[in-house]
Amino acid sequence: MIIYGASGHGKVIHDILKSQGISEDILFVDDADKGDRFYGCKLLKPQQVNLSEHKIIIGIGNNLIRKKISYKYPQYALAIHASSVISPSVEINEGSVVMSNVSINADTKIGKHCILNTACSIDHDCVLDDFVHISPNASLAGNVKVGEATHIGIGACVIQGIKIGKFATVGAGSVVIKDVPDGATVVGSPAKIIKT
Ligand SMILES: CC(=O)SCCNC(=O)CCNC(=O)[C@H](O)C(C)(C)COP(=O)(O)OP(=O)(O)OC[C@H]1O[C@@H](n2cnc3c(N)ncnc32)[C@H](O)[C@@H]1OP(=O)(O)O
Repeated sequence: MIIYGASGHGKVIHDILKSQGISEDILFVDDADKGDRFYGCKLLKPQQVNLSEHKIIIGIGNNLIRKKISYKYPQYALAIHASSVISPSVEINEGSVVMSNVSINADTKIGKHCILNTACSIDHDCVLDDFVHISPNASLAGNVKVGEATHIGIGACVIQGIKIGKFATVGAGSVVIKDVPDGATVVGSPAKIIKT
């Protein structure tokens, strides 16, 4: 198993994989020169290992960089912390990471390479497109749609039925009560657009 990205996020993914009880060795890969060990594991450059032969999780928090790397390799694993509570009707696609104490309720769909960070709550019938990041303690009520590579900030709340576009950002602690257009940054309570 390979974690692509010798980063803080990569360390958390390492711990999640261990919580799943995986016995195989975990190897870190990073493009930057960061030595040959990371978080107690071997650290290599991408060209030093045949990445096509391994299952990978991309340990990079930036949604656009994660997207760019995801097209390079054929197979990705899932990392789902043992403490998360996930309805059996939930769909989670390859490369996604579900951290500790996350709840995901009925009929929600999670795209590829999403990050559901520590203790976030995703309620019923939500749809998260690929490369979305829901930060720690953020909450989505029922029937919320989140577009590709959007970032929901730490502790933000989104009320039921809201549509958030792609490549958007919801600021930390914001309360979203209206739809958010593609590419917009919204902050505050109620959340208002500060950038498009
Ligand atoms: C495990 C992990 O670490 S996961 C990572 C979790 N991290 C996050 O959730 C970070 C989320 N990021 C934010 O909230 C950021 O503040 C952003 C992306 C919304 C805005 O960042 P920037 O584009 O750099 O905006 P900037 O800091 O210049 O602020 C612009 C204005 O918005 C205000 N603002 C920024 N963020 C917020 C916020 N969350 N709530 C309310 N107001 C805010 C600023 O005070 C500023 O107001 P002013 O013009 O009146 O002074």
